[in-house]
Amino acid sequence: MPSNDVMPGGERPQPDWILELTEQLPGVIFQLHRAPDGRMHFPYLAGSGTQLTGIDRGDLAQNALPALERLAETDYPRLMAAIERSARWQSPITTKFRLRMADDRLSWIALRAQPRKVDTGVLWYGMMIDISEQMAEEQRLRRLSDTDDLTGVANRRKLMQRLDEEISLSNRHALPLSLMMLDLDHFKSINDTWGHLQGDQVLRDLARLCREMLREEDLVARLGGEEFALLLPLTPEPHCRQLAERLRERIADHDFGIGPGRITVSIGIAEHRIGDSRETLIHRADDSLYAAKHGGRNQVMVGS
Ligand SMILES: Nc1nc2c(ncn2[C@@H]2O[C@H](COP(=O)(O)OP(=O)(O)OP(=O)(O)O)[C@@H](O)[C@H]2O)c(=O)[nH]1
Repeated sequence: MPSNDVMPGGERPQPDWILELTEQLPGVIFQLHRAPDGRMHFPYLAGSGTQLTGIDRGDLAQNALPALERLAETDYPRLMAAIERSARWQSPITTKFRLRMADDRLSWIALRAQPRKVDTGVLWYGMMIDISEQMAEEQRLRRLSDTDDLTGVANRRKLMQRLDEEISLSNRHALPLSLMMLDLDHFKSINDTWGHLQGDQVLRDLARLCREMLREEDLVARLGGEEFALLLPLTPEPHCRQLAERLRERIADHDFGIGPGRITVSIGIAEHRIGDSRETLIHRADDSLYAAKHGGRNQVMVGS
């Protein structure tokens, strides 16, 4: 085995030199073959990444199934569809998926492959690389950009994004969707009396109380200042109103560190009407909130 890191200029690489090179690559290079009956196998696999799955290369040279069975459940149909598209249109595959490794952890793998029609079916030439660290970092940044610094709940940006998604679902499938706007009453006097730091703590506690009372699929967002929005998918207005009443009472009874009964909220509710825009829904919930404030605060109002 040659010990040189690079081939001396002009010299033709020897097969065992290439073998060592490919085995040292921090990933996997491969050929994937698919027969007309759909059966797949890896005629060629190399790179240090091949050891991470713990699957014998000899087995994969016969049948790709042991590797495909390691795919995360939701990624399997997606990868199969990408392979199908690539075979049909002779276009490259560029995708990523999660694969269970020998130590049972799921790794994110990026895959690039170029198909070629051969007499026996389709043959892809490709490479795979572990991108778990990049994915974790991406997720961390996304979470940061979606989160309100002070309270840890979603921020306005995230709310707008979820509103678009939920409104689109509601329009398409006629599903109920409700929006609550919640605003602390006389918060200025809380800050003035107890100080801004205590005011911040009230906002954090309030966000926690809201989260505790909602389901996993609901969204709590801070819109800024002392105003919050609660988005409730699959919830018709009467249910939303009951929930809002319970939330209002819980907040009024809670001791935010300044004695119970000191903090109250006003809540405005609107249920999405099929065809309404995001702005219309927000506007209607805001109008209800305005009515709750002007009706004397510490109350829930529902939009017409
Ligand atoms: N502690 C704290 N206070 C904030 C924050 N953001 C906004 N506020 C304060 O919230 C108060 C909002 O005052 P207003 O808009 O007059 O409303 P309010 O006093 O709650 O009165 P109503 O809403 O009409 O019941 C202001 O004193 C702001 O300084 C924050 O992040 N932390």
